[in-house]
Amino acid sequence: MTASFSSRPAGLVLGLVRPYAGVILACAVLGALGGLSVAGLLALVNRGLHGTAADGSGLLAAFVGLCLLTLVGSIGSDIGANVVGQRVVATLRKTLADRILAAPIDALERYRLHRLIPVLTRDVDTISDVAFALSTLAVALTVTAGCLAYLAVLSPALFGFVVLAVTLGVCAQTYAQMRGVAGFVAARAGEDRLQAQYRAITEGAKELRLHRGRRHRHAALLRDAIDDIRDRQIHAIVLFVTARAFGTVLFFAVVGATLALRHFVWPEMDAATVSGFVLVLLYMRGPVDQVIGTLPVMGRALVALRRVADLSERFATPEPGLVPGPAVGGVDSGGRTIRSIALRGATYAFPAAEGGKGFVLGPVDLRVEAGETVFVVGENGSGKTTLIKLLLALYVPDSGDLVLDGTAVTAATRDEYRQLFTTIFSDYHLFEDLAGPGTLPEQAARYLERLEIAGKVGVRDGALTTLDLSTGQRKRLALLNAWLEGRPVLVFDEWAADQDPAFRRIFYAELLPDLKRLGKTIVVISHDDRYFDAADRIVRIEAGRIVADEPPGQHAERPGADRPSTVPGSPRRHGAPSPEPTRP
Ligand SMILES: Nc1ncnc2c1ncn2[C@@H]1O[C@H](COP(=O)(O)OP(=O)(O)OP(=O)(O)O)[C@@H](O)[C@H]1O
Repeated sequence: MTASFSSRPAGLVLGLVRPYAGVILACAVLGALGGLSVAGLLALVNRGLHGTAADGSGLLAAFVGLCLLTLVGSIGSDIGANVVGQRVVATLRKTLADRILAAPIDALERYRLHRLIPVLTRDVDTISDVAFALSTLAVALTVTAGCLAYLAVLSPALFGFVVLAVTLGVCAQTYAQMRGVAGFVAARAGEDRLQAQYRAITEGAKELRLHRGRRHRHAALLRDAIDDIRDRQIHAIVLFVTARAFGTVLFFAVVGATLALRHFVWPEMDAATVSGFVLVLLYMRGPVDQVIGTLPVMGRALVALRRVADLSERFATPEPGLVPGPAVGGVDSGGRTIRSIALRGATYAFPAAEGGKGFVLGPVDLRVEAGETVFVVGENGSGKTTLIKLLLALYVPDSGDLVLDGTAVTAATRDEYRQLFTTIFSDYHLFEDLAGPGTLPEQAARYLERLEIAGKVGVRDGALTTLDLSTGQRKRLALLNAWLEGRPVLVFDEWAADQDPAFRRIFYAELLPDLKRLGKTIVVISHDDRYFDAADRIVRIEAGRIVADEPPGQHAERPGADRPSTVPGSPRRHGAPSPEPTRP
């Protein structure tokens, strides 16, 4: 079950617990029952201490009855609160996952992975900790309330005195809570910095080995982040611990003051009232201590809730038209045919980074006919991938249209349109599970052999047997999807960049023509000018604009266009490889 909830922390909590209002009410009633039963037990103990033997059997029956009620009340409210807590956390996890799955790609790209993962793991776990603490808190609160009620019945005068002390304690706790939470907020911001540094030292491990200066700088940044978190956490905990100790001392101060008042102010007060008062006060210390003990957990949870609320707000607007839930029949577009896809006057702008200039693609007009092989070429950062993302409907044009078979792709048809493509991005994620039927068609098996990975990986139960392959081998494996998915349009973003010269040749000179013969429409981002003649058309992009769209022969004649170099080691515009060997 997923929920729609408000993005503010209070609204978030309310939205999450609303479906469980009935259970929560039942927990509260059971908790109150348990609390009052404990207060009743304490009263009985006090009566037993001061009563006569004649009270014996009645007292025993009441004692057993109250023990049973305490048991039922505590267990019931405890289990109920835990169940609600765990369900709420599960709902939160599912809702966040759904929002991420439905978020526009550019919104996800902007949020950044090093910020996203800690929210999904750490912050949600922190909230989950509260789910466990919540039941303890609920029982402790109700027992405290029951004890206070008994104190009020026992002696209104002394109860007034206790209320004064409780008010003082609550003020101290509130102050600690406010300052402590501020410390937790700062510590949590430090954790984002720490996460970024962890990514730097793991993903950049090789580079850091090779650059001592940078390694030392990152080690220092990492230590600074760790020390900062440590100091802020310690500062916050010192506040909480001090407030907690203050609360404990306050109890004994109230007990001492009660005894003094009885001695000097109310000498007529009977011994049973005073001993009952002291007994309950001393008993109350346990549950009150539990309540105070959960405050730091609550403080951390509040900070985590703000983060989760922020994440949920950023991804609150799902992409319209995404088919929700598990796959339904008819969405996959294997076997479908197209006539053409086109961008008409399309533009897309990235917002400018701090202190930098934004990038604008377009307006671009590009039409790809069914069965064509189109190469998109251009210098680094010229906008090739952005153009492809527009063509794949991953980015929505700020202006202009994406058109399939003469009809504009709209929000309602976008998800379906995307199912026409099999794409291998330069930062391709290889999923272990296979798309399609889960068995390799004969032709794909032949290419596994041809690409020399047949002996390294197999397919079992619809999944690849291993992903422990080199970068180039993983990319080759990704090619399998071209056959398995059977979709009409294939897009390769610098697929061949990780391949050795022989496989590059296989890709351009054998694979692409084979796929073309199968009727596939193919778009390839490429810097391999040696193989430009494998294309029907070369589209050149410069600074976000299409500056040429022509057959490879004409392209080679253009001044400034990439031309195959025949001299090994001679300067080439895109660092294309030296002449390549062919494999038998
Ligand atoms: N997520 C982003 N946020 C902001 N700007 C971006 C983002 N992604 C790309 N850009 C900018 O858009 C421009 C085009 O990027 P794009 O990835 O399309 O280039 P490219 O031609 O594919 O480059 P390369 O050959 O290096 O892969 C770049 O100059 C980059 O600064």
